[in-house]
Amino acid sequence: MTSVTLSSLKARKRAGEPFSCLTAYDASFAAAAGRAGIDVLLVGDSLGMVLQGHDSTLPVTMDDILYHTRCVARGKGDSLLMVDLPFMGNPSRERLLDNAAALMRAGAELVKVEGEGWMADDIRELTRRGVPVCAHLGLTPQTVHQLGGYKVQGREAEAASRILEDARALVEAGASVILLECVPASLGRAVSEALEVPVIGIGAGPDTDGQILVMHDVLGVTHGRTPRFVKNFLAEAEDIEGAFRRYHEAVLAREFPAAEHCF
Ligand SMILES: Nc1nc(=O)c2c([nH]1)NC[C@@H]1CN(c3ccc(C(=O)N[C@@H](CCC(=O)O)C(=O)O)cc3)CN21
Ligand SMILES: CC(C)C(=O)C(=O)O
Ligand SMILES: [Mg+2]
Repeated sequence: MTSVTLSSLKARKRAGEPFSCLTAYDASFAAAAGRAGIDVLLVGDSLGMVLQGHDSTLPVTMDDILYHTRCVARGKGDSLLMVDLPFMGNPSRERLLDNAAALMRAGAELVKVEGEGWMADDIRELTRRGVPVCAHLGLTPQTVHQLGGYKVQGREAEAASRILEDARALVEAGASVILLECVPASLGRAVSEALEVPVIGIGAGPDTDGQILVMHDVLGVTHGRTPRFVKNFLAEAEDIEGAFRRYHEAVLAREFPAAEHCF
């Protein structure tokens, strides 16, 4: 396998071939995911929940994310490395640029930011300075208290067209990738069809260009409530690397997500 890049993901989209993404937080799991063929690794701020035991991603700091990014960067093979900007990582333009620079120096190849259309200027500035950006729309866990829980977004026609318009505007501003979390499958499809850049989905239906899951969910070690969109792939594999491979193959074959994982 050769290195996964933004251009290879874009080519996969044009060819109609889906790609797989998985979170990783350390070198050994990142290496196993790479051997299993996973295309994109995310150092997610979900680490605040699955590693640290918080009930949201808000307590996660830049130092936490940088530590895990360095760990993953040392172990990863050919996968593309995406990293979350943590909650309030962009309180001003200057601090956003400093934080993005720190993530890139730690090994990030793509920085993911949560928000809505208002992020356009930030994304334009990051892109201009050589930081590729993934814009995370739909259910944005960093705003869970505003949203009133981890709920499906974009169910009403108006909310759905707002998400589609935000995605268009952020791509116009320079976003290289869009990630949609917890939206109806019809919206996942509409956004993917409307954009030339790759769209990654989690709980966004079967028609996004890529799929992502939290590693712990793929291995069936989620604590607390299990979201509808997750599947335990270890249950049908012999070992952890095998579970990652099953997940990767199910995404490429468009067998995952099935109807029961979608909204
Ligand atoms: N282990 C884990 N997996 C994740 O996917 C994940 C995290 N942690 N932490 C950060 C966020 C939080 N996420 C979540 C958590 C819960 C739901 C959830 O329970 N959603 C309901 C939607 C109900 C509705 O509005 O209809 C569901 O039934 O899936 C969704 C996303 C996704 N992310
Ligand atoms: C669930 C994914 C998309 C994420 O942002 C994370 O793991 O933090
Ligand atoms: Mg996240």
